[in-house]
Amino acid sequence: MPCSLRNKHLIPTIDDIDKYFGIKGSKILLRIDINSPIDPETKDILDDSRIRAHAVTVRELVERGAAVVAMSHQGRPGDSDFVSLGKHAELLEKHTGLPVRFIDDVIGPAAREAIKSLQPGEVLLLDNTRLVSEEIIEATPEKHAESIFVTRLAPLFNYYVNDAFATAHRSQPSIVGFPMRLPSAAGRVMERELTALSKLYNPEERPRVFVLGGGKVHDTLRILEHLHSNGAVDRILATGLVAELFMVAKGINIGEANLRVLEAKGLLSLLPRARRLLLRGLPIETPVDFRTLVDDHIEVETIGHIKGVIKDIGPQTVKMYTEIMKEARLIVMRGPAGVIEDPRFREGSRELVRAAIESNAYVIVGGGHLNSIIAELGLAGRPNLHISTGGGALLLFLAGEDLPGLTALAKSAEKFFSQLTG
Ligand SMILES: Nc1ncnc2c1ncn2[C@@H]1O[C@H](COP(=O)(O)OP(=O)(O)O)[C@@H](O)[C@H]1O
Ligand SMILES: O=C(OP(=O)(O)O)[C@H](O)COP(=O)(O)O
Repeated sequence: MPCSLRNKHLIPTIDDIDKYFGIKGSKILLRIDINSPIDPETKDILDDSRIRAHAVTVRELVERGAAVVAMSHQGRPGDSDFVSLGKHAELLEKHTGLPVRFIDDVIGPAAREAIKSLQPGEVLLLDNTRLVSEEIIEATPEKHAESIFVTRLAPLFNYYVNDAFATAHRSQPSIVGFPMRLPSAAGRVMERELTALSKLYNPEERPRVFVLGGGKVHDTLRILEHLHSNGAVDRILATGLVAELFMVAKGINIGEANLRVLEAKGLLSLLPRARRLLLRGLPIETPVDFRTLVDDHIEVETIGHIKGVIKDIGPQTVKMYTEIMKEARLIVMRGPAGVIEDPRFREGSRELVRAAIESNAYVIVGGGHLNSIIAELGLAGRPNLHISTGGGALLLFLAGEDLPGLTALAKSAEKFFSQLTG
């Protein structure tokens, strides 16, 4: 069954490729997103959850008789996490239980020879796609279909499968170029994401409550602008640094120490945008109390009396947010409520995650930090919970934005899957 993209476009799945063209004996180019946190000193992979997730798709394609060539980016050129994928290959081998050959090349003669000689049942991982300079350029699918990256590799394959939901918001050759040249489909991780997220477009799934915290305040503000102007959210429960910014924008005194934190992070310049959103009626709740650090002592301080440095939300806020979540049909969470790297400040995030999962709502959680809380609480298998591999892509999708990677798959379907699209 193809997955439906906002009831408008159909995106073929692996089953469709198998049914209409046949996978056995084919060669498949598989775009995954195994971009992982990397230790800046040792260059070790700190979290392999994305590798584990994509291993399922790799194994299934191999079991269906394909030769699988996987590719992914890792970091951005110039950053400390921009590394080669040798260690990723070892982990992919561990999680698939299959031998995975790695080649430190992407589109050169060595990579092309390795691809040509790959046999059905075998797996090859190419090196970091962002070693190819074209891969950091944002352009249309038609333009990227003419890139050297795509024109060199596409003729070596029968199909392209995109499993990289977490990169679907980038219009780069490895995401949007190949679908213009090859019959293409969504992989299992992508399919799972789209199926879960399509629930959001069910008009009955309201009220929708977004619990947004963490430290990526620039990103979150942009997402809030989309969410609000598209009418995609009924209530926002702010935590983390996002909450602190909106409290200042509302004129609430958060104390000198916390203003300094916002200033040091360059967040005070976002105040006019936050105020504009408030003026336009953004339905956002902010905390009423916090766990703070005052001279190395943990205190619970209520607003109007904050002297310490804010580290987590307080118990009254947890209570208030829990009551609101009880009314929700859909809850989306991203970013922790506090500085959860310190175990003394995990309580707020733990309580909110627990309350969301125990509510009557369907819960979608994105971003690494809250996922670590879910793992710690042993809640990962709950039937009303979807743990997304995406961060920015997830929130932009939920904000109603078209993601280039998905649009390219839908366009490809029109070109190559007339059986599905009519
Ligand atoms: N009140 C706060 N003050 C400072 N940092 C905070 C606060 N609340 C959360 N954070 C920080 O936010 C970071 C995680 O945010 P983010 O990267 O946006 O989440 P995710 O990785 O889940 O997408 C953590 O490092 C955490 O310490
Ligand atoms: O980790 C990713 O994004 P995320 O941090 O928003 O989840 C994706 O791999 C995209 O990476 P990019 O933001 O360098 O294009």
